[in-house]
This record gives sequence, C-alpha cells and structure tokens, in this order.
Amino acid sequence: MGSSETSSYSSPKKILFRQLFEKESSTYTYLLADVSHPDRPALLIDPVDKTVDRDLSLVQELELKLIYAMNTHVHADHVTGTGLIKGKVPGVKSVISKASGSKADLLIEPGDKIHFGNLFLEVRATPGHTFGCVTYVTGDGPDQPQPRMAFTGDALLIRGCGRTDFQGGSSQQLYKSVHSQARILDSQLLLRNVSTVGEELLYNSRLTKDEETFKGIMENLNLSYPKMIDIAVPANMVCGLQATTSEI
Ligand SMILES: N[C@@H](CCC(=O)N[C@@H](CSS)C(=O)NCC(=O)O)C(=O)O
Ligand SMILES: [Fe+2]
Repeated sequence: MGSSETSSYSSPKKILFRQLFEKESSTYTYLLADVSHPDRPALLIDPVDKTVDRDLSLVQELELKLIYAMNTHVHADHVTGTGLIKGKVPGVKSVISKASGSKADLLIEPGDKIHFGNLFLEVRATPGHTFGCVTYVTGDGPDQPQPRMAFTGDALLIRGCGRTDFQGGSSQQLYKSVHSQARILDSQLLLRNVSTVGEELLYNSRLTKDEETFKGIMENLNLSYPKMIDIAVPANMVCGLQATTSEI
C-alpha cells in the first residue's frame, strides 16, 4: 500500500477518508476506515450501483475490511449499491434509517452510533429532503479524528440543499433540520470536503433566508422530475435489489 492514506486530521487514531464521484447522477460516495486498527474496518456511505466495482477495487487496494454499506436516505436519482455490495462481499451489513421505511440489515435511529474499529459515526435526524434522511457525523472525543466530518446526503449541499417536492419532503422540516442541527454541529464539520456547516449558514443562498422565504424558494425551484425516480425509489427501499429482497 502506498503513502496516499495520510490525511490532514490530527488524531491519535488514524482515519482514512476518500471522496468518490459518480458522474451520471452527480453522487458523492464516501469511504471511511480505521487504519489504526489491525483489521482496518471500513464503511461506504451512499455507494451507487454503477460504481460498486470501482469502490470495491479501492477497498481491496487499500487492504480494508468493508463492514458497512450505508445510505443517508432513499435516493431518487440513482440506485444504491448497498445490495450489490452485500452480494459481492460476504459479511457486509446494509444500513439505512428506520424512518425511511426501507429494508436493510441495520435500521438506525437518531443517536445511534455506528462503530468501525475504534472510530464511530453518530446518527443525526435531518428530515425534509425526504422522510427519514439522516446525517452521519464522525465521533466526538479525544480519540476521534478532528475536525469532525458530516455526511449530510442531500439535506445540506454546498450553497444549496435537496429539493423537497417528493418522498415526504417538506421545506419547513428541512429548514428546521439544518438550523437546529447546525447549532449542535461544530462549525468545523466538513461537507463534501470543501465547506463547513458554519460557512453554509453564512453563504448558502437558500438556507440563509428566513423560513418563509426559504419555503417560497423551495416551492418555486421548477425542477424536472428526476429521470431515475420511478426505478430508483422502489429499488432503494430494498438496498437496490428489487427482485431478490431476501438478499438485502
Ligand atoms: N435532473 C436530475 C434531478 C436532480 C435532482 O432532483 N436532484 C435532487 C437530489 S437526488 S433526490 C435534488 O434534491 N436536487 C436539488 C436541486 O436543487 O437541484 C435527474 O433527473 O436525476
Ligand atoms: Fe436525494
């Protein structure tokens, strides 16, 4: 293995972090691992079915042991890779929120901790883009990596946020999610590797507005119906495997 696993995180425990991109749906997938632990346990957040082989090759190259394949929410623009990953890597557990109403091995709830080696992710409820959206936040504590990172799914995007016009979306709820969690989240948390919650609260063109203005913006986005939604949503309710629900 090369020296590319070093990161700028000051921590006695070493976290490996990789951001991967699927260009058709513009989806970011994240790979995290505890590389201080002898087993090098790892997890993937929001993998896409089309890039599963790429993601698993990277896991193999970095000599990691994948233990979780997780989703932040039921995506509407792509089919999740979590079911395919389970078929390819024995022992991997799929993860999604209980509130999403989906099937997975682990149905997590706000406040749960997902451990990988000596590191963990905390689950925060951030509904509003869809029902059951969660944000995964790296652990707090002296032996956890700093600065902390937040994986917000589509709840909070850099200078934007997920739409709120389908799957239990609510602009009122999304506004509350971001503003109430932001007070709890450290302003140093990174989003998609190039912004912070604090920066978004200052410069996000939607979420810096008052709640009524935000609601008006979200009701007038005039976005087209996502091309994949009718395939992606039912598939994502079962970890991406529509036909073989026993394999979730
Ligand atoms: N043209 C795309 C649809 C893109 C889209 O609606 N993306 C969602 C996130 S995936 S549920 C979204 O919330 N976008 C926010 C925005 O402001 O655009 C397609 O057909 O896939
Ligand atoms: Fe989404």
